[in-house]
Amino acid sequence: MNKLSDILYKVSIRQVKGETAMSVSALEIDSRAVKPDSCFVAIKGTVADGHDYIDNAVEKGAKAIVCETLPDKLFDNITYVAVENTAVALGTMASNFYGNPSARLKLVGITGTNGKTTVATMLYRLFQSLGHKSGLISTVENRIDDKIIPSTHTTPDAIRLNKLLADMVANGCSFAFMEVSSHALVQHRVAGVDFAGGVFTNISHDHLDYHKTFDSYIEAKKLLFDGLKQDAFSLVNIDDKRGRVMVQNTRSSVNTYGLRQLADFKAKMISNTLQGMELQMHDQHVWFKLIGKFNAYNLLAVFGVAVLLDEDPTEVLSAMSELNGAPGRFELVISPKGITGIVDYAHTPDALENVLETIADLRTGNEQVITVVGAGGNRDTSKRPEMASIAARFSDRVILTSDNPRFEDPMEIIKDMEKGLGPTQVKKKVSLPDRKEAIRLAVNFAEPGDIILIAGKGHETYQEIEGVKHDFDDRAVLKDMFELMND
Ligand SMILES: CC(=O)N[C@H]1[C@@H](OP(=O)(O)OP(=O)(O)OC[C@H]2O[C@@H](n3ccc(=O)[nH]c3=O)[C@H](O)[C@@H]2O)O[C@H](CO)[C@@H](O)[C@@H]1O[C@H](C)C(=O)N[C@@H](C)C(=O)N[C@H](CCC(=O)O)C(=O)O
Ligand SMILES: Nc1ncnc2c1ncn2[C@@H]1O[C@H](COP(=O)(O)OP(=O)(O)OP(=O)(O)O)[C@@H](O)[C@H]1O
Ligand SMILES: N[C@H](CCC[C@H](N)C(=O)O)C(=O)O
Ligand SMILES: [Mg+2]
Repeated sequence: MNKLSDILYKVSIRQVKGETAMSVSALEIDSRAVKPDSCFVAIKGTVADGHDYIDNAVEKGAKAIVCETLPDKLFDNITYVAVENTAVALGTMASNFYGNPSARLKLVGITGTNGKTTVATMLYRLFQSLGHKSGLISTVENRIDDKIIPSTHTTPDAIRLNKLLADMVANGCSFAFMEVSSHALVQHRVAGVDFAGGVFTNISHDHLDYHKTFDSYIEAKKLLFDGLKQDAFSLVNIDDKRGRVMVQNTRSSVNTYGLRQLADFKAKMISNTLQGMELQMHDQHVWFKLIGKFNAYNLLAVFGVAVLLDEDPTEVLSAMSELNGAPGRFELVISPKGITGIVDYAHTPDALENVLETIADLRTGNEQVITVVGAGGNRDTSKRPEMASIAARFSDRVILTSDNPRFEDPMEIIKDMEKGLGPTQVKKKVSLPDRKEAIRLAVNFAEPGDIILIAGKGHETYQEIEGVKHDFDDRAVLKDMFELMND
């Protein structure tokens, strides 16, 4: 139980009706999940308005309501608190409710279109390996020390976020690394969070269905840096055109990283192969297990953060050379016969092009590149022909298949993809909606030395068809097919 007046500490309040000295059992933003004696915070969302559910929350036992406008009908035994912006207030309230956990460990937030999961995951693993108990909040999974907590969002809402951080503190974590999505920034999911540092990886066109314009997407990412305190650090990729913009209005101490421009943390690519890469970093030559130039940026970001958190640079580099990338991001599955399988989460045209360009850089030219790719159902349809066209441009053979069809007909999605193929490209394409069969076919096509890219689902361990999530893991299926082929 927590006293409502304590939870409201530092919240700018416009009006109160009722008693704030009472205790509440929990905070909740979804009326359907309200438990007796809790405090319901009404949030204006993208689909619904929480204010329409205040009475439902009261019926389910809420004792306190935080809202932007008081309802017409007020119940006597309920406390109503009006604030300017409930989403912002929720951040402060959740932080108070859980004992300001973000201030009790060193929390680093990572934003950017690509690389958030990779950088956050590597930082978590690095700090664990350096002997610091750490936490992770990411698209793939959340972690409290070694314990895995399934993730539903890249960045959870303020209540779930502060609860996770509080559990980290309770378990003795002194560091935490989290992805901060642009959705989360706009929706104030990280309002009131005390970051020790913020990282900007890069920005490219994505999520415009939500942010509408590229400028407002940039503004969303910038919010992370605008909100940093004076004693925090920011670390931005200076090779990205928007790197400087991100830190234009920040009070934090600004640091940069890059391969091309003059930067505080810089690296030089010595060799770049399908087995890993060698970089010159901090005047040392270091071998890393990660693949692709974009990962040189991710590695630099990880190194920069560790140094800014006062770790010893040489010790950091030695630990980093042992690290693998994040699950399902350019994850290799090598067949006994020497076929290279790559499973990657690329599910946008941009990401797919990125991954295929990386493969094109690393291949010798004598092998075939076979790409298996689909597009998610009930999502942006304009990416479908583009993804097929990119796959065909960079591959010798393309197998169009299903991703998560959700509530759409898989064959219709594939037909949308096929529209992106020119007459010569069509010749290297096979359409096969059953993803398992598509992977089997790719393996049958492949000769030793060839490269198979399975794109779109990365770390996902399910395939969602008509609302049902069936077990499915690209990495496991590929391994099985490789083994079958070896018999
Ligand atoms: C578009 C979007 O971001 N939606 C998020 C948003 O929901 P919303 O604004 O649509 O909520 P709403 O349905 O309009 O409802 C408004 C309020 O009324 C409440 N309500 C609603 C109905 C009811 O009966 N009772 C009730 O109290 C809701 O609980 C909510 O508080 O706020 C919710 C609570 O924080 C999120 O769970 C939800 O994420 C949805 C599920 C989602 O799919 N989000 C994705 C797009 C997302 O957030 N992605 C990013 C980035 C991913 C990436 O980088 O690829 C992420 O951080 O995961
Ligand atoms: N620094 C980078 N620059 C460009 N592409 C990258 C970078 N890091 C990873 N990628 C590629 O982009 C995709 C997404 O990588 P990752 O999951 O690390 O990013 P993310 O920002 O967490 O993405 P999401 O918003 O989908 O969770 C992967 O397919 C990976 O191959
Ligand atoms: N955050 C993204 C992930 C897409 C992953 C892809 N496998 C798909 O299902 O489309 C979304 O939900 O749109
Ligand atoms: Mg992510």
